[in-house]
Amino acid sequence: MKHYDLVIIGAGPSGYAAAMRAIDLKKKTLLIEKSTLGGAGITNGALSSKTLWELSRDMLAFRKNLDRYHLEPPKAVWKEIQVEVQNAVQERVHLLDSHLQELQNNPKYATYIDFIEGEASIISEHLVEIETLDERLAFETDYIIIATGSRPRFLPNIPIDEKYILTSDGIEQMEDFPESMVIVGAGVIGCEYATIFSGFGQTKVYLIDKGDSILPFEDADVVAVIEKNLEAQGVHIHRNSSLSRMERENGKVRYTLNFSDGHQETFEVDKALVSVGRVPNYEKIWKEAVPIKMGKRGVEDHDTNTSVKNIYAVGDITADINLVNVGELEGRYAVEKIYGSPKRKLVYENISTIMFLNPEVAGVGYNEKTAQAKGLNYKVVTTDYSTIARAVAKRNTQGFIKLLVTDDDEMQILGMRVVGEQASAAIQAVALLISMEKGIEELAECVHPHPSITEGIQESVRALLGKSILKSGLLKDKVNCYCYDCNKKERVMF
Ligand SMILES: Cc1cc2nc3c(=O)[nH]c(=O)nc-3n(C[C@H](O)[C@H](O)[C@H](O)COP(=O)(O)OP(=O)(O)OC[C@H]3O[C@@H](n4cnc5c(N)ncnc54)[C@H](O)[C@@H]3O)c2cc1C
Ligand SMILES: NC(=O)c1ccc[n+]([C@@H]2O[C@H](COP(=O)([O-])OP(=O)(O)OC[C@H]3O[C@@H](n4cnc5c(N)ncnc54)[C@H](O)[C@@H]3O)[C@@H](O)[C@H]2O)c1
Repeated sequence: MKHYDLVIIGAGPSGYAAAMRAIDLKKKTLLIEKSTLGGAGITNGALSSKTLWELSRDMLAFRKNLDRYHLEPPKAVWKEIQVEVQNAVQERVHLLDSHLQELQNNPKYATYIDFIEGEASIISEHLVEIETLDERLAFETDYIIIATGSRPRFLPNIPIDEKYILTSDGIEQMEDFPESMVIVGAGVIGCEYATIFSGFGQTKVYLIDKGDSILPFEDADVVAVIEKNLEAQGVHIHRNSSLSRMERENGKVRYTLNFSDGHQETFEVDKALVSVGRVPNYEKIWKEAVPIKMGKRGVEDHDTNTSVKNIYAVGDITADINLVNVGELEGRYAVEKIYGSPKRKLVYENISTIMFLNPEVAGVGYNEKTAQAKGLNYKVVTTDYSTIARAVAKRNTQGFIKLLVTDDDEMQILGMRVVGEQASAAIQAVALLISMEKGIEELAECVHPHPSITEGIQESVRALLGKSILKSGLLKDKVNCYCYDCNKKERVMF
């Protein structure tokens, strides 16, 4: 029986990254994928939804520009949008596919990588079986990395058929823009699709929110901007509502909501999207004899180690953050851990994220909610986009920068949120400083290009240090600094 150093199950972002790191270390590696290379990082996930978001954003901007010149906007055609999304997906899958083939044909790498299309399962600690289209294969291995990802969570009694009642796995296969759509779950996926469909301007979107605000993990000031824009685009948010029934009836979707004030109402729409979180793909991956422990939200791992010594788990299958960059980080880390000791610890504090909303929201580290939950005292500066020359030039000053630092002389950076145009471009310098456990002096003194959004970050830092150009608290809601005392639960402006 053929023997490998390492078998990796799943070629999404985490599995693929792990395989590439194993090649660097000259380990004989087998990568197995049962469906499409790139997993949810490409198909029905990150890349496809971001392509939709970009197209929707272009359409929104186009409509606004035409409006400026009193011209009638054209209608977006779903089939054309769909083709563009498929092109993006195929380009990316093709890139990975060609890359794998090149590796397998190149004498420098060929010894170290094999790729098999098929469904893998772990029979015992050192034995993996694969069912391909026409045969069943078995391989021995020293180590295994499970990178089988996640899938949409279903709700009991909601009959998802991926035609009328959809998840993110079915939404891109729709035949046309629906005239109306309800989205169940106002988290990241729900809010991104609400932004996308309201941006195209052909779908009346309803968003079901269990609580009194969407994106329940974000600070209220961030949420306020996003909610305002969604509503301005015609999105109706059903606040404090719980879904009691949803069913398909005469080609429509009928749903009934119970509101927290006691009343109940029934609505009818063309389509529904259920986006209430994801569940790990763990069923059938290992046999009962393999004692891998599962937690409520995924494989219980300790820095990528599972409860079985030679088996590791990375990416969405584990119970932490579900993101492409986190999956890749864990995949690479697991390989380095198996074959030595990684140079850096696996830390999640400096993970940067972007939520593709209107406007985009970039984040890294703590926000006020998470800092308060941790019992931290902190200082905050908020700087409005209207103080940033680049935003003024763009004629879009909606948004702000919010930076949190420790409430001591060092002012170590705890986290940042940027809501507004080019937010994503502004976040990385701060992510680096967090990972280096640095204070804010470095940012204050580094010269930023002009006009740029990052100048706003520099001014924010300078405000905390008491040396900004626009002084804190003088212009209402422009630049404000405050301390938060977790014991007293109070803010003090400075
Ligand atoms: C709509 C949507 C939008 C998203 N947007 C973003 C975003 O903007 N930014 C971001 O960072 N993240 C985003 N994410 C999250 C991101 O896609 C995931 O966190 C990431 O893809 C997880 O990578 P993974 O490799 O762990 O799992 P996956 O990408 O799920 O890949 C797992 C792979 O394993 C394969 N597999 C499963 N079982 C087996 C088996 N038995 N044998 C062989 N192969 C198997 C699957 O076919 C799949 O290809 C988004 C997700 C969704 C659904
Ligand atoms: N831009 C990005 O980085 C990006 C984009 C999309 C997805 N993702 C990843 O994918 C993951 C999954 O996204 P998601 O939006 O499905 O999950 P989520 O955890 O972000 O949001 C789920 C939402 O559904 C709500 N909910 C749960 N049960 C409900 C019910 N019965 N009725 C109504 N609402 C209910 C929750 O309160 C929550 O707001 C995210 O955690 C994220 O890591 C990231």
